[in-house]
Amino acid sequence: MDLNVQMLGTGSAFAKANYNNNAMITAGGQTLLIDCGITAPLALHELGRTFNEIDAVLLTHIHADHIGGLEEFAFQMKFIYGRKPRLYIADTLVEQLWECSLKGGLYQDENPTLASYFDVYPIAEGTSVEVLPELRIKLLATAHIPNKPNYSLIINDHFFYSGDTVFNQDLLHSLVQEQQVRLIFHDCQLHPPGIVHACLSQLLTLPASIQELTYLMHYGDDKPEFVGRTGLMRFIDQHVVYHIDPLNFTVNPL
Ligand SMILES: O=c1ccn([C@@H]2O[C@@H]3COP(=O)(O)O[C@H]3[C@H]2O)c(=O)[nH]1
Ligand SMILES: [Zn+2]
Ligand SMILES: [Zn+2]
Repeated sequence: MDLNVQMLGTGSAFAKANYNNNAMITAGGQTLLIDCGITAPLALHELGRTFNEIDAVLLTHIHADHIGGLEEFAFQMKFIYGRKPRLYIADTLVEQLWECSLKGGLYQDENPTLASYFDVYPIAEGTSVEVLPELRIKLLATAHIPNKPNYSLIINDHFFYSGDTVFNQDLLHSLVQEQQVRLIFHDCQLHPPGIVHACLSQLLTLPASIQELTYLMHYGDDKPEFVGRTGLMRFIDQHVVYHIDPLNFTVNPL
């Protein structure tokens, strides 16, 4: 099974050198966006792609760098392309996404709801859902901001993709040692303290056996100064297409 990952952006929420940390995954001939932040429409455009090529979007949590591009996505799909993409979202986030974020822009005549723009698939935490052919994703609740639901992802059983999350050493150990995770994409704040994100100094305390599986994303603009200072962990670069080997989950630029 071919699984390719191309980050639309790898920047932190306020980064200006890189776009918002959103991923585009292709598998089984279809394309999924993981999160669709403010900069997603421009990033897609710069890659020569359109929203019409996106079959589905999955959200980790409600912050603008992860959902701020959804209004344009919804409007383009309805009024330009005339079809509904699939929206995979934790059941705990459905109402909040519509009532607190999207309704202001998307509400108009005919009393639209979230389902007027997307085929909505609410997901319960811990349930594995086939979001694309040959691509299963399980949501894992992870801590980001107190009282704010937030989810990290386990993709095809072996690939952990963090939603924004604080450092959780026990979780990372358990994923690798007990749950067969072989690849980790983790958000990384370059400077301490890591109050709502994992910061680099915390991630550097991980043993070599976990660091070598770990790629860093959601980083600040001074990332170039940190190249070579991340132990065995490597940075993921935006816009590069990475092929994920289906057997050993190694990552290679195409
Ligand atoms: O309690 C809070 C809430 C928010 N923030 C900042 O706002 C940003 C929102 O997007 P993000 O989750 O990628 O990163 C967050 C932080 O940079 C914070 O530092 N502390
Ligand atoms: Zn973020
Ligand atoms: Zn966030």
